[in-house]
Amino acid sequence: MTYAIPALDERARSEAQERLDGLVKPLGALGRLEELAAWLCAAHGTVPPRPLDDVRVVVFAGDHGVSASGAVSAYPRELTASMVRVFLAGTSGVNVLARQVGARVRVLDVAVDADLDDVPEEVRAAKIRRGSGSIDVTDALEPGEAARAFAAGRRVADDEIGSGADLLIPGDMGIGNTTVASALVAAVLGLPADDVVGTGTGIDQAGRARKVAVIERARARAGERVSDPFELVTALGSACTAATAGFLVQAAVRGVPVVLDGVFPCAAALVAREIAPEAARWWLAGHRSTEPAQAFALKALGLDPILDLGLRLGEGSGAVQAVPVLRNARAVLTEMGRLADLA
Ligand SMILES: Cc1cc2ncn([C@H]3O[C@H](COP(=O)(O)O)[C@@H](O)[C@H]3O)c2cc1C
Ligand SMILES: O=C(O)c1cccnc1
Repeated sequence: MTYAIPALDERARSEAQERLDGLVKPLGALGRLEELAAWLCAAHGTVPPRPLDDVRVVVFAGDHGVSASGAVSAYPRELTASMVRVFLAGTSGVNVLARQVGARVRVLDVAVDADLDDVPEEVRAAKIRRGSGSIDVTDALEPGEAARAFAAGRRVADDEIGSGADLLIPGDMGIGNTTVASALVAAVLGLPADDVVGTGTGIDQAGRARKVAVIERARARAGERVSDPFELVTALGSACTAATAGFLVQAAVRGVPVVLDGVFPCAAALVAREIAPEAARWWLAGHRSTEPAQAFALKALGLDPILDLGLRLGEGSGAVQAVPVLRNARAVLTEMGRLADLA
């Protein structure tokens, strides 16, 4: 399957750069804001770019088999299901931060290991399964599930864009998911597990060593299958990985910018790029997380994070905080005066 991904408009990018060069400031003095303003023009194909009024965060929630032992996370597996209710109540970290920038948050139960009968049907509509297999001992997914989850993620992007979203942010919720994200980054980039693994929710050094061992066993088990992205997700990923990757690819197909968040969406982005290499042109990096795997993923994607706040939460919490910076980039390009007009 190939995906028709629009190119960015390089003429709009250079027109934007010319305009930036003529604003009432020393050449290049707005640094990264200038690059972001020109990027937005290239993405929108117009100078100035359109406002970013309708920003949507979609939190993909699911459990990962590796968390069942309680050995790879500082927190219990049951928190994934509890957090779905917190997102719905509007009191999670990302809910609070999203409100600050007027972004909406939608949570989806893709693979939570519970029957969330009390939550609205639309939250469960994309459910693939309860939990994913523990990658050190078995495949994460059954055959066909990665493709189904990927298609579900694409539909979610279509829904959001169809109802007016002009910027998308993938969020994640799943105890144990930093182990899975690290496994994917290590496999795609051919790096030793010990280089990419971090401390996630705050696990100690013995816990970190267990994460490394889980990933080494998982990779030995998966062998050469990792060279095919759907096989990779089936063996080492999860339903949330596939759904997030589908969401990222479809945003690109529709020509809608995405701001990536922490380690899990960045690992999914690496997988998505294996599926649709041109999709990456539609993605920006919102922030640098403390997880080494995220830094490796961003480097491989050629992305420089907008913010570096030492965050290690996930949920989309770093990416939403980059939204005001993007709006500022647009504002200076749109509203500043021109040197040529000085009296
Ligand atoms: C209350 C709570 C809220 C969260 N929100 C995001 N995460 C983040 O932490 C988890 C990944 O870290 P690890 O691999 O160490 O389990 C994911 O759920 C991620 O979304 C949370 C974790 C907790 C405990
Ligand atoms: O950087 C992240 O995205 C992250 C780090 C720790 C736990 N959850 C997410």
